[in-house]
Amino acid sequence: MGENKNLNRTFQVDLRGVVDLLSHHLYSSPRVYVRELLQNAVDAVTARRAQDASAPTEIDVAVADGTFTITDSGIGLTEQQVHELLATIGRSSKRDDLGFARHEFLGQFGIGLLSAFLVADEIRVVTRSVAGDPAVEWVGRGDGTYQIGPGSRDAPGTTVTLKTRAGAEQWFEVPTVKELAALYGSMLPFPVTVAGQRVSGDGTPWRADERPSGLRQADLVGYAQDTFGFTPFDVIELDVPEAGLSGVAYVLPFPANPADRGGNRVYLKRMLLAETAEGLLPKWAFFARCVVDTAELRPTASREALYDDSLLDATREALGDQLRGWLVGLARTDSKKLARFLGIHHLGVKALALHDEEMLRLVDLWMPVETNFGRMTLSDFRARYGTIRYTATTDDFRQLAAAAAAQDLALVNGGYAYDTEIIERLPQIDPSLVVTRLDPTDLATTFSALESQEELALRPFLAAAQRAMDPMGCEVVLRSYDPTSLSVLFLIDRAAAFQNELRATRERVDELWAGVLSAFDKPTTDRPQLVLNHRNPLVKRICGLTDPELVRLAVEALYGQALLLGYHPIRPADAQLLNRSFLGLLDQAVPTEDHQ
Ligand SMILES: Nc1ncnc2c1ncn2[C@@H]1O[C@H](COP(=O)(O)OP(=O)(O)OP(=O)(O)O)[C@@H](O)[C@H]1O
Repeated sequence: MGENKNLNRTFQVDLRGVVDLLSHHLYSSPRVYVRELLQNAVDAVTARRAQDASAPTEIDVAVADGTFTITDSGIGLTEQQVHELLATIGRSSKRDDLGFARHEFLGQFGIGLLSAFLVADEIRVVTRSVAGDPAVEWVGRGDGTYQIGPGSRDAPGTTVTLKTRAGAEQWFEVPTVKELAALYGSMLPFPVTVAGQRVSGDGTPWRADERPSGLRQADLVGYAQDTFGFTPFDVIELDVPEAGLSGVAYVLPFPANPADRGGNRVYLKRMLLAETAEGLLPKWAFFARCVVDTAELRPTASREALYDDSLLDATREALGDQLRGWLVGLARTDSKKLARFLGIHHLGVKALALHDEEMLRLVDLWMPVETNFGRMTLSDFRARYGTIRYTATTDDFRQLAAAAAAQDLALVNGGYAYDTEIIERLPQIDPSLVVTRLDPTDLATTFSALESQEELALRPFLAAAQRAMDPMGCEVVLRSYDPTSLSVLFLIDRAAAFQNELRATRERVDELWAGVLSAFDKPTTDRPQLVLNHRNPLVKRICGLTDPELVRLAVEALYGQALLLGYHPIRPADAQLLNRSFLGLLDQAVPTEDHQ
């Protein structure tokens, strides 16, 4: 009895539980049964061809009346192998003595056949080994039992037959099976037929052959049109020998959303792994969609994604280099095409330039930016004006462009996506380069003050104007600057802008929040400035006003105009003030009845 206690026992496997696990947690759809059976047939043919290079390579699929049959002229199995391989879950003939997947085969895990139970209750296999043993028939059932007996078959090879389970009929329709076999197997090296129609055997569309290169290129474009539904902007051939990878990257002819990971079409040893596999290209390469075949990258157990390992990392890097090489080559040889590419994919390229010096150079040389002297590339800009002066927002740019131009100050609008970051990175490629951010208040320091005599004379006006603006929390300044057509500027630096917004919010929220917000309210010396241009004829006339009420109305109107010109937010208090000043000025302008 004591001996019995230590007896080695064998695990019992509840097949129904395993099938349930596969169907609900491993495979995304029952359709994978076509792939798994096709894959077994291909592996069997491959194994036979390894022994006899002249062996037939037929793989035929037939579907009729709810029955699916796949026949191969492969290596077949002896009775002993049937027990060992078909009836033992997790056992595979496709691993070497150390348990590693063998290079020439698609399968490796020893579970693929079970996927047939996703659509059928019974798997019938008739097989005859090339070893010459008699044919065997094996019937495996979803409840975990199987039967084995003599089979009838003359030539070596295997036939697997499935009868549809109630509810799975859709997976046994001829068009569906044909579509699935073509989807997974179109690039297989052997001819596969479904209902007598060939769905594979032509290899990869990018294989090197004797055809003239133009024809090959046209075929590759045709493949993109058929498979992805677009005519590519360009076609880049890919080759990563370490991963046994070859293929093509299609440059999208339309802008792609950087956040949208379209995924790439990946074949593993010529069998489709996924139409939208992730992780193959670097994140920045969203302007390209690839189709590749790889012999070395590994699948996850579901065979629906790439296994994330160091080889995948290295492959991603190598593919990134090849895409980058294409871009840099374009810059050297075809600047018009590059300009068109940048027109479509500027966002992607700019995102790339933040991490990659070569891309940064490309952006510097080729990407036009908005400046107050017209559109030009950053490299042209610095060749002409030296220092790169830029605004961080488009609003700042709009506010300052004209005034800066009038003072010969060249200014780049850094407000578009990534532009500010790119400009700030430029010294990395040219250490002598100076980049400075222009804040609106910096501009005021370049304006000339009035002559002291004149200033003295205008003090009463300035004091009245300041009183009018005190409730708005802004400081009135009188300067002379160009262009003379510009009457007024509202200048606000970043700290003051924040404080202003804080105050505006506090006016709108309830007491509790107002208390919380006031904790952030630091007294700031940098009040926004309302800078009147004394060179402007209208402002000059306003400076001559003596009636304090009229001064107030005019200054309020200038303040409102400055806010609108500079795209500043209009707070409720501003709107009220604008209204009051407009009506006040109207009242002054329209004669009253008494005077008529
Ligand atoms: N058509 C076939 N001809 C010859 N042998 C086959 C055939 N189908 C299956 N086998 C044998 O049965 C074994 C188990 O097949 P199964 O599909 O479960 O796993 P696998 O192909 O080895 O690996 P994977 O789970 O990765 O597909 C195979 O390793 C192979 O030896």
